[in-house]
Amino acid sequence: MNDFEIICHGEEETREFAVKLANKLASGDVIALEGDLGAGKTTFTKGLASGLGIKRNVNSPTFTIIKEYQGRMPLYHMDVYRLADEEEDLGFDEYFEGEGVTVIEWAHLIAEQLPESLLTIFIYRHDSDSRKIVLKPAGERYVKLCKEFFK
Ligand SMILES: Nc1ncnc2c1ncn2[C@@H]1O[C@H](COP(=O)(O)OP(=O)(O)OP(=O)(O)O)[C@@H](O)[C@H]1O
Repeated sequence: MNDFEIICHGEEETREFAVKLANKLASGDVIALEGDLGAGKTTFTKGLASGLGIKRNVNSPTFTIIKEYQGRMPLYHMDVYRLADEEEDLGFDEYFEGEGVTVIEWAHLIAEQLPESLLTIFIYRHDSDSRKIVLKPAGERYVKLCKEFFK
């Protein structure tokens, strides 16, 4: 009931949707990004980065775990898919509580380290060129953001 969804036809629509969402984001926002391999998580993050005024090319941080970009505010792009057990505490709190927007791909893998209030975005393959994007807000800030964004 609290979910919001949209179908994006083609990579460009997904990017444009993310650009528009980025315009609503504020420093301190945390986005958990979920979806299978090739669903479009990186594509979506590229759109967010562009909407945050980041000019650099954004690639998947699979091997580095965290990449930082500077736009109208910092973007911390994390991919925790390959996070080894012994590396599990990388001090994520500092990112979640600091300035900038944090996007975490495969966020459920560090579920116990995530803040209570965050926006989870699921990307599902609808068919070869379209994706269903489901936004699941947790906390007042994100419920309000989604309601305003989808009205
Ligand atoms: N509507 C769409 N939205 C996003 N990507 C799409 C769409 N239609 C087709 N695609 C294609 O799906 C692929 C998505 O790849 P992307 O690297 O963004 O996925 P990912 O979820 O980050 O994968 P991985 O977990 O392997 O890094 C791209 O090749 C893109 O062109």
